Amino acid sequence: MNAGKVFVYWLGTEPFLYIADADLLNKISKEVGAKRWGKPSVFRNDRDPMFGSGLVMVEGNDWVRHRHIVAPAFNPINLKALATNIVASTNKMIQRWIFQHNSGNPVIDVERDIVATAGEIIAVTSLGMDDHNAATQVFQKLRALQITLFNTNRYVGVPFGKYFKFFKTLEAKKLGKEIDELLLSIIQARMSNNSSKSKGSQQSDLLGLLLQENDWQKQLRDEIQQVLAQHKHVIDLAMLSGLTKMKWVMNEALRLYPPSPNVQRQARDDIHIEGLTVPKGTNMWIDVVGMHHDKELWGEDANEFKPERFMEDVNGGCKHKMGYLPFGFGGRMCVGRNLTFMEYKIVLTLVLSKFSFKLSPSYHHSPSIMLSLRPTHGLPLVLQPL
Ligand code: HEM
Repeated sequence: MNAGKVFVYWLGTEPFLYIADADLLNKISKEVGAKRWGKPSVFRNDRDPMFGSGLVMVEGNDWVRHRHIVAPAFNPINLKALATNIVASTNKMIQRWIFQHNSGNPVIDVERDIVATAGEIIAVTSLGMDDHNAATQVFQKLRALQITLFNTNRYVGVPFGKYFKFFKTLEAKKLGKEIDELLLSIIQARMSNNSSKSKGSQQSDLLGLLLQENDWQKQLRDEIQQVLAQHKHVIDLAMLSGLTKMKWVMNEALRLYPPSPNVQRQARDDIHIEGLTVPKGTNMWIDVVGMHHDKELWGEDANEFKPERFMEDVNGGCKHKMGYLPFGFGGRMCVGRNLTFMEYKIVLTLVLSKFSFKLSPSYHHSPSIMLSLRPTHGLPLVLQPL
């Protein structure tokens, strides 16, 4: 069934405007400034254990204040300092993989390990933790919380729905509390005063899947060797910015499998566009996956992995600038996007320098949306040390 690119649907008693039309989104975005956007109240309770009242969920003047505090943490000077920590955590992961390979098990669940390492990186960089086990514990709980929240989603908007999912809600709240307690004990141990839960890094784990489809793995390895040699084998921001093909590959992976598969907003006032009114309170479900695979925007090869789309155009040749939104849009665009690219590049540089890989026969292709888009059964790869 094709319902079109714009339609209204209901979750219980809550109206949602589905949007996969880049032009309409552009018009709406011009009407509503970042400070005037709402985040759907209907998700607020469900997502509270995960996001609390951090930057992702706040609105109005609170959002302006939070954003001013958080954004500077992601400036190039801070990122430069973080690069060293990311290289160290990734090298530790690679040592574990080599150990596992040498113990006769060459199949690694890359999804699980990369998520744990991304967690460790955030734990080390934002909380000063240097204990892999503690970081893993926090991120295992965050993953459990993600699955629990996903399971409760089906009752969103249903009056008294929270009573139907009473035990799941309790479970989510309990997990949220445990994570807070774990973080608090670490923070207290370090005498730090930063107590906000940060959104976990959502590397496109499915990138590994794409890289073994063709000769891109080899092309990237050649580029890495060349750029590393030019930079005396030091991995820093200057070296990473030379990895041009890697940037195309990352952009293309984010297009085909956007880790944030949709963006959700709510109208805090009536929105008027060309004689039409989107009434105050309307929730908006912006379908990023839909737009990223739209043949009218990308051409007939929309579903193919073609990193060269990004060779000459940062929007990958998309016919509309609002058709490519892996990090959202407008003033509320993701603050972590530069950190994400840096992490991706460091992990790929180190992994591709040490290993070649192919998909394990045990891989079962089943990407699913659990808040973020993930390979449901992990991503087992067979590694071959170079
Ligand atoms: C592949 C990785 C990531 C993707 C695809 C992603 C995607 C997104 C998207 C789609 C939004 C919503 C934007 C909107 O409403 O228009 C967002 C917001 C946000 N992201 Fe990310 N993100 C990623 C990584 C990160 C990381 C690593 C951090 C921080 C460590 C982060 C922190 C945030 C924050 C704080 C917001 C809220 C910004 C605001 O409302 O002002 N993200 N992200």
